[in-house]
Amino acid sequence: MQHATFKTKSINCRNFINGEFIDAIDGKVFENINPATEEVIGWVAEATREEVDAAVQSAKAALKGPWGKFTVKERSLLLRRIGDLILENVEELAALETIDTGKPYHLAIEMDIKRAAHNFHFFADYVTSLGNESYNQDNMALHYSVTRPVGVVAMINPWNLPLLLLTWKLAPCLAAGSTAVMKPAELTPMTATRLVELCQEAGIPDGVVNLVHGFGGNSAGAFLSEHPDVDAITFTGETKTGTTIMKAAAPTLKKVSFELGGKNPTIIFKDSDLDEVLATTLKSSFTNQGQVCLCGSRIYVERDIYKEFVEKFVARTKELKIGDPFDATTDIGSVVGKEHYEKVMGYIQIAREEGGNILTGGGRPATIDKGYYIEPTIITDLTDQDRCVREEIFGPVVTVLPFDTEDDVISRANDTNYGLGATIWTNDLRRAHRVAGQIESGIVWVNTWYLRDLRTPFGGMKHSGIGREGGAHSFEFYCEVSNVTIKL
Ligand SMILES: NC(=O)c1ccc[n+]([C@@H]2O[C@H](COP(=O)([O-])OP(=O)(O)OC[C@H]3O[C@@H](n4cnc5c(N)ncnc54)[C@H](O)[C@@H]3O)[C@@H](O)[C@H]2O)c1
Ligand SMILES: O=C/C=C/C=C(\O)C(=O)O
Repeated sequence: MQHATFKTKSINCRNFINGEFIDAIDGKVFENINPATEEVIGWVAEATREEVDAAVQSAKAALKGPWGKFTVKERSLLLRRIGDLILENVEELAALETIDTGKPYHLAIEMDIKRAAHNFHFFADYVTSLGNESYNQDNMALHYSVTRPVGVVAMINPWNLPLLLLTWKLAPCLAAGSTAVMKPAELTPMTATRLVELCQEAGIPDGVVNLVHGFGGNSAGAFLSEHPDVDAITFTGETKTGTTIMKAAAPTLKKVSFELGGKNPTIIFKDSDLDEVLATTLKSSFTNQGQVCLCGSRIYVERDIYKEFVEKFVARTKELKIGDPFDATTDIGSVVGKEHYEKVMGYIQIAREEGGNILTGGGRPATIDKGYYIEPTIITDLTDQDRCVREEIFGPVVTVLPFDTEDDVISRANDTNYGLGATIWTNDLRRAHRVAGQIESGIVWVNTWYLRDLRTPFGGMKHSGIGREGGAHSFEFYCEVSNVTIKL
């Protein structure tokens, strides 16, 4: 596999402002670490407040430059080219993503990088299909809508699906004619850095896409959130971070799009196909080491099949291979870093203290002494009030609980401040529709998991988010709409 040439590749990450990479001011850099080996792989320039301001001013100026005169067709062609360039560099980008995150390389290829290209290709097509509303009011007046770019968009991104989620924001932003200042998570700077090079190669005008590295509070994240010339903020990350960003953005009344945390229920009725359930539930529990906001970490199983499910689920989980992310047979890589490793291990200890029964996993693999690896862990015998059933752990840790009735499980599934995703397993068509309509989540899958159509509304309710991404929903955020009325 090509990745052998990229396996040891790493890139020092600089800020990209107004079409050029700039060196760190006063040598203000921080280390980038490979979580699977604990090795320092390079440095990252931390943007100063002045550099964040320069990036925002560049993005603002670009709106009035050549970019502001691009037609929809020209923007569409540019997006398609960027998507093509991502595919042409898929192995290098996947290697960088693997080195930054510890996820298996084959997962980075299929889940992260190919999807990043699809994000650009999808919006390259979708933007050309957009029309405008118009109404003839009793032959007295003609109304029609006019859209314009929302302006300068700050993109503050998480570390779990770095390029997937960054391009999920950047592609529609550019399709809409807006401009961007991107801030990747401090733990995963490399693919964002490589992306701006590809944008340059595709011919994007200077200032349209800018990149500032750094942290949250008192760093690039906060500087962007409070900047008066940022018109909109799209943020994906923890719920508590979302509230901080919202407070910072409030004084200048910025438009916000938030994709936040989740504690997603997987509900398994006894009439479901158990083999199909097990195959998919392994994925919805442990994909990307459980570091996917949509992972179903609360598994409710109808009591009649609870024992059989648990036995088979544990057996299959024990077969998952933990190890070198670049090994093609690896199922579970390392989690993203030391701090997150300690957070997840802390929750496993809490589960023990809450009286949980750890049926498999529960620690680091005995055979691996380097890297932030955690065994896929299944916990039973907890109650709905226990912290490991209520709080987002965001690691390879799931709790399994029995339920007796449909009303009981719906009530328990909804008993949370989160409302992001849910998966329901049943072959009863009426029950599938009935239960799906009562689950308080923005995304409900029936007999599947993480099956995505980018035209659909994507996002969470309650403390899992504000707004939706996908298809026309993305343009509602990255555009402003005016209604023009002509008296006839
Ligand atoms: N709903 C979704 O679609 C979705 C997708 C992926 C991840 N997530 C959530 O993200 C979390 C994991 O990602 P994470 O640990 O990177 O989240 P995080 O909130 O710690 O950080 C996300 C980003 O916010 C920045 N940030 C942190 N504090 C900030 C502040 N005060 N002001 C401005 N920016 C700040 C960080 O530097 C990073 O770039 C989990 O809760 C997961 O559920 C949600
Ligand atoms: O970790 C969260 C995953 C988010 C996925 C998407 O936003 C998507 O598939 O569009």
